[in-house]
Amino acid sequence: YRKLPPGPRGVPLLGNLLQLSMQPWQLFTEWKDIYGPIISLNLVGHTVIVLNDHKVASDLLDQRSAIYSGRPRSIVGSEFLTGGLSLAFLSYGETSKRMRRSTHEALSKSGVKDYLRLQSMEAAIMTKGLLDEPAKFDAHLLRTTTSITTNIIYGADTMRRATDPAIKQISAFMARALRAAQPGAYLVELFTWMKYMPTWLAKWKRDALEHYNSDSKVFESLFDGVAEKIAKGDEQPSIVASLISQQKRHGLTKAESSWLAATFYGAGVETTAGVLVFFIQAMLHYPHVQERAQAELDAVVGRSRMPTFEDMENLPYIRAIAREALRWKPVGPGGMPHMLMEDDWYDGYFIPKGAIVLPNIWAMNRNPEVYGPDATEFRPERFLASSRSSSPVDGMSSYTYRPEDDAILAPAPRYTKEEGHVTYGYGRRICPGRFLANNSLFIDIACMLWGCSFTPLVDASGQKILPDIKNHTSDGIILRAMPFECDITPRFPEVADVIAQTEESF
Ligand code: HEM
Repeated sequence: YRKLPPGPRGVPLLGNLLQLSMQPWQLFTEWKDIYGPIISLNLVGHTVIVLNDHKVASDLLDQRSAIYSGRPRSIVGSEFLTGGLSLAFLSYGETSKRMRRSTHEALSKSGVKDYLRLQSMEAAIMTKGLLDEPAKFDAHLLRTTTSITTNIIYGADTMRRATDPAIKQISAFMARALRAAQPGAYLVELFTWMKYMPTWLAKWKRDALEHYNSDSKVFESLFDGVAEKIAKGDEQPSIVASLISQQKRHGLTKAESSWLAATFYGAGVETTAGVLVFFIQAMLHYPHVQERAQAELDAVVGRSRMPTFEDMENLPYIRAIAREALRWKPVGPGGMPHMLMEDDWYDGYFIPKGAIVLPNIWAMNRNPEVYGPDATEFRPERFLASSRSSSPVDGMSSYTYRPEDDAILAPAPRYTKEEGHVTYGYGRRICPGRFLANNSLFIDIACMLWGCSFTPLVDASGQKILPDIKNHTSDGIILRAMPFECDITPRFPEVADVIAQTEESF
């Protein structure tokens, strides 16, 4: 008897489709209390399995990764818009394997060391930008992650300005692809015969194919730019340079390599910037965290220079803040969908081949059984091995840095790999950019806290105006903070001079 995991009743034909909202992970988290750690849904005849628990998600998506690493078919997103060339949307197979192999080399833990200097430089420029134009902090965060990602992918100087038309093109590509990835965005995903409609009748198909052609041109010309530099012998370290040097070994075609590079860009920019926005929200709501971090920075780095990657080992609290920001507000709370490639059984339940499997990152990252009763609070101390489990209370200025307390990070909770959260996903589809992202988050957070005080604005009656951290916006995949304002001021008088010296040293 093939018993599917439990789940809510749906209606005939559409199943549970009408119950889903733009932020389905909230609903899935409520359903966890009713139906348990593994839930099945029916979306117009397709089985969707939601994993609400660390152990179940790890048992299936990590341990049985060989069969759980497909991606659901996405006709518009994968087949038309990206011509079957975007790794993030490709199902598990020969092309995705070749792409992952070269990705792994270009973005490995040791490979990303090539980019530390660039990341430090961008962090200094960003800190200056925040202090110069605090009202536009979100634009500065996005400019920084855009600039760093393009420079790392295509080599420094490729795109100097965030207004470069190629950047707009890649961002628009990613927005379209994300929109297309939302369940229900296009009818053709449910009624697949529509794929064969002639283009004169199906505007969606005509548009998607046109976008694919014009995007391909841009991505290939960026790629050619790097190839030309290599031919002239004046290339800088970049991911594309590394893809080109491995091209023969990995057997990627030019079209595949250039789309892979553009996918890195699309996957890396808004995610990293989004985490930094949530980090600033946390600093406004949890001023004692800011205070403790700044005490650590003063003790380890001092005020006469900016933090560097060499300080990383001695700044465990900063590293804990980066982890906590990723855990607290996972930018992809509903997880990227995996697809099961063979029939499977788990815990007495049957999971059919072709099922879409969604890890509910939101529920897992906030599970009180794993993170304690304060799982919804921003508390970086949860990642420290120190005996002092909490920072001074809001408003107290009595925190004194004690290196012996702050020395090391605690081992990550079980089933969270080495990260301490599951925000980077699972198994053979785990985010290959996580080492690069972790480095960016570390140096950006360290430099921001070193140079800036983040404080809430106050209203006419002297009340703090705190950002809304209960609600979010989302396009169905990426979680975004509600817009908010804040004050960003230099933490001490020498900040501007030290930043200027740092910039000069690059
Ligand atoms: C804080 C920043 C980031 C977060 C939270 C994040 C998160 C994720 C997640 C959840 C996935 C899907 C994993 C799964 O299917 O289980 C993913 C995939 C991916 N990420 Fe990231 N990512 C970040 C930054 C980056 C960066 C900087 C890059 C590249 C430079 C990158 C490149 C990719 C690629 C290429 C994929 C697709 C992998 C595949 O489908 O096999 N990401 N990311």
